[in-house]
Amino acid sequence: MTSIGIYGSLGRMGQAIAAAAPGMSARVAGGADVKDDPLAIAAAADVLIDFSAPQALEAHLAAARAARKPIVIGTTGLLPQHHALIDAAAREIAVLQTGNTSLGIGLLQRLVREAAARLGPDWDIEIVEMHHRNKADAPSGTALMLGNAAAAGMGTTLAEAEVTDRAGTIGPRSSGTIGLASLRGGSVVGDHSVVFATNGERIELIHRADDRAIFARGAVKAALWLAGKPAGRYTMDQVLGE
Ligand SMILES: NC(=O)c1ccc[n+]([C@@H]2O[C@H](COP(=O)([O-])OP(=O)(O)OC[C@H]3O[C@@H](n4cnc5c(N)ncnc54)[C@H](O)[C@@H]3O)[C@@H](O)[C@H]2O)c1
Ligand SMILES: O=C(O)C1=N[C@H](C(=O)O)CCC1
Repeated sequence: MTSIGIYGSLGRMGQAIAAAAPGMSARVAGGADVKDDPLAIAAAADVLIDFSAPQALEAHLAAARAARKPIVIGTTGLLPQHHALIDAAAREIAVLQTGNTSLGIGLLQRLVREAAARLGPDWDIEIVEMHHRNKADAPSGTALMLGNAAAAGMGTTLAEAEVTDRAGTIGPRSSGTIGLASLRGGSVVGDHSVVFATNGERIELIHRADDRAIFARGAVKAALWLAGKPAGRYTMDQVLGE
């Protein structure tokens, strides 16, 4: 049975992963949180799952590399320097990084890309996300993934599509941009809406997460899939495609 080591083990997602693993034929070897040595669990587990904080990523990747263990990264709020660290690690070990491990968001990404490609430039694209009051980062990792999917459908990249943070925005909208708006409140597990609007009509594609178990099961599925894979950077789409 594959054994899993959890970084961020005391957090909401760390606990959800520990609860989900036994039902998926995975054994939890243990976890590490902010006060623990990341190397100990890296040595003990077959595969690692990180749902902690961006500032912890460097140490967790270093431990995974030192122990030569694959790692699934679900932590969001990552900056370009974090992606550079992931790319460097992926030359030595298998790494899968994603802002959302749920099945539903995997499908929504495909639908958004297809809609953006078919609808064309007369349709404005706005992405709205809402999460619980304790979420540290904005926009959510998922909103950025959905923005990337829309931009890919438009034949461009998210950076080139000129992302506009709608918070506090007033005045007319520029065409060709993708708007991102973030709401925070209560215990909302994770809602994402992608709105395609043109003159006289609009389409809304919506995903609502009611339970962190959906992310936890996806993370364990990704970890089981990644265990034994050669060095490289893998995607959730590859996991869900099989
Ligand atoms: N990819 C997904 O599907 C998905 C789903 C939910 C949450 N997330 C992301 O996962 C992360 C964790 O979310 P959460 O709701 O569990 O947050 P949380 O705050 O409940 O848990 C984070 C845990 O990480 C620990 N931590 C912080 N710094 C650390 C360090 N240096 N070393 C080890 N542990 C450290 C904290 O002490 C805490 O226990 C966030 O970035 C969140 O956005 C991703
Ligand atoms: O609770 C969180 O934090 C979540 N983070 C991910 C994101 O940033 O998209 C996924 C949804 C829940």
